[in-house]
Amino acid sequence: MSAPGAKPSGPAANASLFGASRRVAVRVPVPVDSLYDYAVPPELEPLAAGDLVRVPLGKRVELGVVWGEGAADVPETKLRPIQERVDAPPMTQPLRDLVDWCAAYTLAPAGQVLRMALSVPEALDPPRPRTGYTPQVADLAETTLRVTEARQKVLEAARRWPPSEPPPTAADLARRAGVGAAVIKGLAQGGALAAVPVVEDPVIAAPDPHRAGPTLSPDQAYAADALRASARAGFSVTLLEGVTGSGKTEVYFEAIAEALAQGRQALVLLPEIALTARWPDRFQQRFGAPPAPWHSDLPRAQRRDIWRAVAFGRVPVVVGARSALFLPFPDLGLIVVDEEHDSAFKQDEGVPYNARDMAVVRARAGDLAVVLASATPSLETVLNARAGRYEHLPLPERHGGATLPAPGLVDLRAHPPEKWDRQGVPAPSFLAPPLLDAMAETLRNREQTLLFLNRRGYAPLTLCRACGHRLQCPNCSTWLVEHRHRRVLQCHHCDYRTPMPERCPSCDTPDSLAPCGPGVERLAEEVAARFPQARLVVAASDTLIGPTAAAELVERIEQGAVDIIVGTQVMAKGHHFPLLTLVGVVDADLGLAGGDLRAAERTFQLLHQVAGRAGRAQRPGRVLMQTTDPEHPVMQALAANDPERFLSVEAETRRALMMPPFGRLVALIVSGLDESAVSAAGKALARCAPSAEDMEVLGPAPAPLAVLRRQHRHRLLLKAARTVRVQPLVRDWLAAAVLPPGVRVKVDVDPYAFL
Ligand SMILES: Nc1ncnc2c1ncn2[C@@H]1O[C@H](COP(=O)(O)OP(=O)(O)OP(=O)(O)O)[C@@H](O)[C@H]1O
Ligand SMILES: [Zn+2]
Repeated sequence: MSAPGAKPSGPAANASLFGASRRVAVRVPVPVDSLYDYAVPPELEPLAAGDLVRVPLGKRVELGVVWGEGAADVPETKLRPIQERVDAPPMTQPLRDLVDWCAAYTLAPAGQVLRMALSVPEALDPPRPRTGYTPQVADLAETTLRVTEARQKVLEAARRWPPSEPPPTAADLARRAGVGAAVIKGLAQGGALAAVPVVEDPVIAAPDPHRAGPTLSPDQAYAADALRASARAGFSVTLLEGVTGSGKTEVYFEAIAEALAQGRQALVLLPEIALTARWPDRFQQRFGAPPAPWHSDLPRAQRRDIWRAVAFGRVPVVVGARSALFLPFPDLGLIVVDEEHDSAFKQDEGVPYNARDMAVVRARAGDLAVVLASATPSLETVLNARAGRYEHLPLPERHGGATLPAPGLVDLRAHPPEKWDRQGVPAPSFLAPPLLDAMAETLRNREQTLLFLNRRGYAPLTLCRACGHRLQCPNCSTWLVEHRHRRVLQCHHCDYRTPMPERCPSCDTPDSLAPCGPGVERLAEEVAARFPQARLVVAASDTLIGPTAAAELVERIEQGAVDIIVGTQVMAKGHHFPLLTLVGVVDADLGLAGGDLRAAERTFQLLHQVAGRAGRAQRPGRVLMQTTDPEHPVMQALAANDPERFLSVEAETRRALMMPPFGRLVALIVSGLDESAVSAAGKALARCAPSAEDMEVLGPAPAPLAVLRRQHRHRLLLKAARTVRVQPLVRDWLAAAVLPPGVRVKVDVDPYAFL
């Protein structure tokens, strides 16, 4: 692969300075694996590895990163020159190592991974100057301007502006003087103020690592000391395993304080939805300043400011979603991955990487400590801890003597829900009598109930009572989900939306369409009918819109302004509501259906987390889980409150099947608009599949989600022993296959999604 005028080069040398060399290898953020050689013009010498440069690539100019010395196999005269060196701190060696490592592991082109590390290229441009105003006269009488009170106030404000601060903007002055912005313009035109360009980066408040934290319990103090020691010591991975409410956050805050005290930066990765919770507030309470946030919903301008501030070393602590791992910290000293088991750390689009695993890679490259925190750690992490590869710090008790409730199972076969009356029309119910009784009691005690149902919308399926027709997405092989409060049917995969039809689209019968099964909206309807006096809220990702909606709701719940919360997984994690004493899981079996590799593990983790929201303060909590299969090992482990037992059973099952973490999986997803081409491509891949004793290839078969956004999809799965290095095998496999045009193959190493 060769860009016009640039030559792919061999592996980069380790030398960090190559003043003597007139050529360097540059990585560019485009989806190729190769490095390209460029000539270094004399005025740019010497360049060092990590330097950010602009280079010609085809007809464009691209940002690039000097990766090493060039390969000496092209005459210097044929190389195109580097255009410019960008005036910004170089990309550090650990981040460059992460890019290479991530690309090699996921089989994504290294340039595509680099793009994640240069995600806001405009952040490298100097900040746009804004206009500030400085006073030119001591008194308005020195000008020809008419003297008004507003003008005098503004001039006064400008004269009193502290010289240590950058000159005020028109908005600053207007605010200070309590006048409209037009007054400032007038003063500038009349010569009383001078407009000056101000180039200045936004100021970021620094957290104070020396503020006192809470008094820790002996268990917490022991774990905190151990983490402080790790934060001083170089590469290590520690599993901080504490029951829900044990104070994991307070404990790892101590490790952050240690990293900050050493003048280094700290990064905390949270699953995206947990960012909406109170984490930043708690951090601010502990350290006196907020952390810098990083996630995909931030406005572009804020991302630009934060990226730039991180690169220039002005941000001590970032709390972010998985992509924060690729931020350009100059001297990262600690990474915390909170809720490390969460599958939100696995990215499925673009580069399919797992941020939890790549955090360990980043830490090794930078010789720093990683803390993996969870109440329900993943099987992978637990086995690493048991094998001694990771340190293990347990926190076995809830803080402040709060007890961990043991969930009760409500057998739906023995206690079927009774129909409720919807204005004279009997409607199906989703709440069994034992749960309803518990809710009534909780309400009488003026305590709160969380009803957990991990399904957005009103009903997951709509069907015609006359002909049985089911309303399906035109682009995907999925049912449309009714969202009654927005009056639409929606596809949760491609976001297709259509109004609810009045007649069945198939048989044209009017008023024949009926909802099937509950979503949170339908459940809330039943709750409102049964407990009309209760203050009820529905909390799902699509009912909490906007950056402050979730925080506002959390505050209302904390203040006791809500009695019953009907929520999806946005309510499952991280929250601490003192009055919440009852958690009802409406359909505990939901996540087990479909049964992929991690269905049992995910269900256990999620329901254990949800259960952990109950009884976190003085008042004891109660958890009821409705199930049709109380004997299921997951239900039994939940009822026994015994993650260890669950993981042991789960580990044995996986070991017997040679499934991860005892074996390796690589998924190949073949997709395209033409079904026969996709099917042919799947077969072509199967024909040249690698074969050996310690591996097998399953498929091709149509994917469970056989059509997604009009693309037909077939899947193959390579399953290999742990000892097999799968990446070179897959690379050769793909190179050998001849595929019809219009078909795409996506490689997913260590897949989490099997749809
Ligand atoms: N030593 C302490 N002193 C005072 N308050 C504490 C202490 N430890 C924990 N807490 C409080 O107890 C509550 C639970 O702690 P925290 O949220 O850190 O637990 P967690 O283990 O992270 O919980 P989860 O896994 O359920 O999210 C919080 O309100 C926290 O401020
Ligand atoms: Zn769709």
